[in-house]
Parts: sequence; structure tokens; C-alpha cells
Amino acid sequence: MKIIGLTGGIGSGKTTVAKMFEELGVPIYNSDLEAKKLMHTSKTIRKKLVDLFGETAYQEGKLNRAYIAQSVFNDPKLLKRLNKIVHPVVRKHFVKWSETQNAPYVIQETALLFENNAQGLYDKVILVTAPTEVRIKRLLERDNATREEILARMNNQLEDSKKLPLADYVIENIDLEKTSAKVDEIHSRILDFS
Ligand SMILES: CC(C)(COP(=O)(O)OP(=O)(O)OC[C@H]1O[C@@H](n2cnc3c(N)ncnc32)[C@H](O)[C@@H]1O)[C@@H](O)C(=O)NCCC(=O)NCCS
Ligand SMILES: Nc1ncnc2c1ncn2[C@@H]1O[C@H](COP(=O)(O)OP(=O)(O)OP(=O)(O)O)[C@@H](O)[C@H]1O
Repeated sequence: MKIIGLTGGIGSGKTTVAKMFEELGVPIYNSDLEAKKLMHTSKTIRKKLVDLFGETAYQEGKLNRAYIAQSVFNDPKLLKRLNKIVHPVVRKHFVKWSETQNAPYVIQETALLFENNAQGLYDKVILVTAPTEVRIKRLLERDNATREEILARMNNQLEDSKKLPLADYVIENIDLEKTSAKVDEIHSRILDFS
């Protein structure tokens, strides 16, 4: 079974593209979602997060996402420490999950792939792109976030110009029909290569 990475900056449309692959029968691992589940369920992560952020890291037993986001996205050192706690656990969880899947290939959707220099862990990497202003507009519409909050996250991610040369397949996600056609094409190419 092949392991494919699907990445792209915030608001590029990773989840939208992942859903298109899912409709083609491809098992998808959504790292953002699974990371948050693990931050909720793993006692080890909980303890480390409370050590790092204090008791406010959890509120009524639930991960205090707003507080953690506000703390880390303007503090690269703190973000690095958070990443160091969460990413290895997510990686292990993904590997275990992939071993239970029965398909020609699976996709790990993750915002931080080239940032973590993780391209070597995948057979192929798909990069989703869209112009920065388009991404900001989408996020302003989707989330209850300010432009500054969005830019703070973007500033902790690599620019597309750095990621483009590292990707095997690129999907410029502007027109959804074109994106869907590109997904079909990449799906065939992944099934074909050995
Ligand atoms: C700070 C947290 C609690 C905020 O949660 P929230 O629900 O607001 O955002 P969510 O996790 O859904 O992420 C949305 C987007 O933000 C960006 N983002 C998230 N984490 C990071 C990060 N560590 N570095 C840069 N960008 C990030 C990505 O583009 C991601 O797709 C959460 O993002 C987090 O715990 N991040 C650190 C762990 C991590 O890297 N998770 C993502 C993949 S493993
Ligand atoms: N081609 C498109 N045309 C119009 N809207 C789109 C397009 N692609 C995605 N969107 C919308 O833009 C928003 C962001 O898309 P999506 O959630 O797929 O991005 P993402 O890269 O997964 O974001 P994040 O990094 O925050 O997880 C969503 O509301 C989605 O419906």
C-alpha cells in the first residue's frame, strides 16, 4: 500500500481536496482532527500541555483551542515546543491507522509536511495551492478569525514558492470543477505508478 501526503497552507483547500479523494474510495487521515482528538484523549499529551500552558490548556475537560492558538502563533519558540509534543504522537497514530487500511493507497492530510521535512516518509506528495488573498478571504468567511490571526498562522508555514519544487503533484484549487478533474487525474497516476 502506498502512503501519500496531502499538504497545503491554511485555507488552500486541503480538506476539500481530501473529500474528493475520499469519494473515490481513498482512506483519509486528517491530521488536524486526529491531533486534536489525541490532545483530548492522551494522558501523556495532556500532562505535557498542562506543564507547558498551565491548567488553562483545558477548560471543562476540553482542549482550550482558542487559548493555545492565541499563545503559540505569535511565539515561534512555544509553537515549536507544542509541535514537539504533538507531532510524534500523531505520526505513530497515523502509521498504526494506515496498517489497518485495505486500499491501494491512503492519504495523510497535513498542513505541516515540508515544514517538518517529512517528505521522505511518503511515496508521493500532493500540494494544494491558492493565492494568499483567496485563502484569507475563504478563512474570514469560514472561521470566526481576524485577518491578523490568519496571518499569524500563515507566518508559521512555508511559502508556496518553497513547497512547489518539493511536491510530486500540485493542485491549484481555485475552480472546484478543475480541482475535481485534477484529483481524478492524480488518482489514476497514483494507481498507475509502482
Ligand atoms: C493551536 C490549536 C489548538 C488550534 O486549533 P484550531 O482548531 O484553531 O485549528 P486546527 O488544528 O484545526 O488547524 C487549522 C489550521 O491551522 C494551521 N496550524 C495548526 N497547527 C499549526 C502549527 N503547529 N503550525 C502552523 N500552522 C498550524 C494549519 O493550517 C491547520 O490546517 C491546534 O492547531 C494545535 O494544537 N496545533 C498544534 C498541533 C499541530 O501541529 N496540529 C496540526 C497537525 S498535526
Ligand atoms: N475552490 C474553492 N472555491 C471556493 N471555496 C473553496 C474552494 N476550496 C475550498 N473552499 C472553501 O474554503 C474554505 C477552506 O477550505 P478547506 O477547509 O478545504 O481548507 P484547508 O486547507 O483544509 O484549511 P485548514 O488549513 O484551515 O484546515 C472552506 O470553507 C471551503 O469550503
